[in-house]
Amino acid sequence: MATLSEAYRNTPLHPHHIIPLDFQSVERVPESHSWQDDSLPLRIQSPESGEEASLPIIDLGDSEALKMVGPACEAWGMFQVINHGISTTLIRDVESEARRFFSLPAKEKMKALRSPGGAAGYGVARITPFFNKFMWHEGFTIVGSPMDHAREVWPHGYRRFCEVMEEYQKKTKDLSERLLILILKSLGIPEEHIEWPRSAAYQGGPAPCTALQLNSYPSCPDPARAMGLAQHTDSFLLTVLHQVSGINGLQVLKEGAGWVRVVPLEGALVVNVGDMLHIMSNGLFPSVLHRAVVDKTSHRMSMAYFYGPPADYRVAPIPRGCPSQAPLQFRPVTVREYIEMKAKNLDGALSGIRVR
Ligand SMILES: C=C1C[C@]23C[C@@]1(O)CC[C@H]2[C@@]12CCC[C@@](C)(C(=O)O1)[C@H]2[C@@H]3C(=O)O
Ligand SMILES: O=C(O)CCC(=O)C(=O)O
Ligand SMILES: [Fe+2]
Repeated sequence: MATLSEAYRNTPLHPHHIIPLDFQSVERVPESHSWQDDSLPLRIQSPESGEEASLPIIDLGDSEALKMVGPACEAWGMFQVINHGISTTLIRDVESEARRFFSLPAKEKMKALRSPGGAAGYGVARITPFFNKFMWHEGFTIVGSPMDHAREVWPHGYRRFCEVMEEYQKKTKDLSERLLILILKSLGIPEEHIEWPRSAAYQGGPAPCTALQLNSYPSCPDPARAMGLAQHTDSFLLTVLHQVSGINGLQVLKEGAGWVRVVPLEGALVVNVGDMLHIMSNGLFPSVLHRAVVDKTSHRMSMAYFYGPPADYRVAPIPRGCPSQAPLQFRPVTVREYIEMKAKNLDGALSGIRVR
């Protein structure tokens, strides 16, 4: 049976030959990166101040958190969490190690280039082949330990990078499992019926699929013509995202409001619903389209942790035993099969498994 990384390899989604632009050496936005002629409305539609809708903020230390999570997932497919238990020091360390990597000359970063068929390493965003322009973005994907790539880059200085990234993944995995349990409870699934992710978290069950993606959006001479990360939904169950403070960039598409800015809130993490939670909630919690725009003077970074079920897990709408429950909208699909479908058809994967 194909492994998850083979599922990726057998798809057209392997732009390993496409290397990020050397952003440090360009003075203007090249034609290849100019989204000007594209039909996408690049700029935000919300007002600069005043009426702009804003993402729900959930305090995980508050006993009301459970009550707030369902409505936030339903209305936004995204929310911010505070009191999440991940220390500011660890987050600062992740930022500074990511900055240490992205500030290297292009030639040095290339030593960590994603290999053909590999999921991890330095490169352009995986969604790149679905758009006819390139993004103002470079990424470093970490699956487990980043040791092999980090050692190529810093033969004598890789340890700190690895320690920090591994520690952050551990803490974010625990947080993702806590969040998922909360979300499943909010769907009305009694705690004792939640076998997974509990079994994964506590009983050494099959490992969940996870990845940490370090995103870098260099400052851009003409941000109105460039796109940081084009609109997409995340594939797994949920994503926990940290955006460095003080620099706007993330936007979410909200029905009736257009693109809404997700202003970084000091100490908060952004959580977003991925396609697999969309399926499990039978469409009640939508995986939302989001994107990142770039800034003229600031180099922006974000760190996205993707959390999904084990590769062989069959993702399906969870019957909630409620007589008025809507008919099930999706057929079951394994994680591996879904990733394969999405890699071939970015926008059509969900509709591909829709049964009504
Ligand atoms: C685990 C993963 C989710 C991701 C594909 C990947 O293998 C590693 C990178 C992730 C990312 C980050 C940018 C947006 C995104 C859609 C992409 O192209 O690569 C996500 C992928 C995803 O959620 O499918
Ligand atoms: O940089 C951001 O704020 C968004 C990143 C993102 O959407 C992703 O990595 O999937
Ligand atoms: Fe995303």
